[in-house]
Amino acid sequence: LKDPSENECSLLPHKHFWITSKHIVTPQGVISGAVEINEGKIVSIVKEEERHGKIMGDHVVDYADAVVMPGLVDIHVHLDDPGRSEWEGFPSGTKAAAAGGVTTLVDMPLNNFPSTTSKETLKLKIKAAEGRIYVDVGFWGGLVPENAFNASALESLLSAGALGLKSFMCPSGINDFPMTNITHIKEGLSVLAKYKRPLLVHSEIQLSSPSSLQEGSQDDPRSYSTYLATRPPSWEEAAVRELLMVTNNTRPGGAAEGAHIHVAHLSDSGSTLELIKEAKRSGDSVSVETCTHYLAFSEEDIKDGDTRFKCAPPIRDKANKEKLWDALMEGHIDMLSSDHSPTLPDLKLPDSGDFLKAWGGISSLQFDLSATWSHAKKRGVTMEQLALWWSERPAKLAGLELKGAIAIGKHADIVAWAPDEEYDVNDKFPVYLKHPSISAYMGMKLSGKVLATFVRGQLVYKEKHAPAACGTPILARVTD
Ligand SMILES: NC(=O)NC(NC(N)=O)C(=O)[O-]
Ligand SMILES: [Zn+2]
Ligand SMILES: [Zn+2]
Repeated sequence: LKDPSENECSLLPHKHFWITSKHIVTPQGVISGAVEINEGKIVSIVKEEERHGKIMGDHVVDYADAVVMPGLVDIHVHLDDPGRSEWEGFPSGTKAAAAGGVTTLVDMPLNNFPSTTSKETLKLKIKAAEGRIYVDVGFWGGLVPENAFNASALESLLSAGALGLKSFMCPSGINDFPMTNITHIKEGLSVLAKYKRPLLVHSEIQLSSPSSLQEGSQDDPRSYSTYLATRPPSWEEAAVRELLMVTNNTRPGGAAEGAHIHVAHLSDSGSTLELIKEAKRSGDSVSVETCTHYLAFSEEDIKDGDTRFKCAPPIRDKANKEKLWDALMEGHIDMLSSDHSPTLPDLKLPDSGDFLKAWGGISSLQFDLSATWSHAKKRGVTMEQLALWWSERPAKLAGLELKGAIAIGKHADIVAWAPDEEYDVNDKFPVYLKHPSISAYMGMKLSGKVLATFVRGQLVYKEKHAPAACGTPILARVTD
């Protein structure tokens, strides 16, 4: 299983050390000072004015003007390992994550083979990850028609450590991961309620077969707008409307109290978002994520045949993008994720550039932080907001109590980065993803350079080097 190029993780020479910076992002605000780390955990946080003499003689890593922030927790990543590791794989994907400031990712249950829909297939995942990951990796299990009515199978999957479940309300693009209907979802929720873990839902329902997909259509398949017309916002709206008929059970005293629904990768900032806002107001246990690509790109930017940008739900127009930003800033969208879903470059059909036939999924994992920041900085986004969207809230959704913040007692999962440094993503820039050419950010200039990444106090990335595969599989613990 091992990549010959991989380095074993050996603990840092210093089990006890300090990280200092003028901009340390904590839940109480940005401070100038020092973070004390011992055996992988944060043991104290000291403000500059209080620290004189305190850390003398100890090992200190000083990041001066650079920002020291909690590592990103990317809860929506497809690493396709085992079974389709030629698409991405644990070593390449997690090395790219480390280089991008991501310290924990949660792997989706599909695109790998077999899909992660049982205790046995989760074990295969864990085995494939062990010793080969640069950052910590948790796993979502799959809710599919085959296991939805089998409560004991779902319980085994959750007891074996799946952090929650994921299901699709439309075809997933992968044969062994069929879509669920609302009855399956309801069954899944009743099991999840016992474990107090979330259900993540790809919320699109196929309403009709668009004209461009029909025999004899004259629409140009190389044009992005042809693809966009095949997945209108009404597909997202219909799915969320149906979902919300069962989420009212999650209210206090409801049949599925303790369960939680998370709407994956929202693209429609119109009526779908309004439905989610209304459900939150009425007390449903619902959250929603959007992805960097919906905030970075719009329909108008996508060139004919550039299928790197094909994903589902699709990237919509500029006005939609602006409204997504507003919803994020106003707190209606809870968090961000990459939905990194790469494939073999050939399956993106670079020769024909056919948007209707190419693989749907965007490759972006290494650029979570820089891509977000490149667009966020002109909107006055603060470091605290970035930490909330990319670390604190996703960690909470996944039940990762030791992750998501620079706070005493948490894992020392930390990214040091330079917000003002720009860089070009090109052939000369080290992209660790298995297929750099299909990355959505290839050829672009980004702001915000990652200088170093620590996972549980161990250095997993530093200036063009990914020194060691120090990640561990993270499994949910059964609490009662
Ligand atoms: N099979 C997939 O990876 N699908 C993914 N594809 C996208 N987003 O285009 C997804 O999460 O829906
Ligand atoms: Zn999806
Ligand atoms: Zn996905």
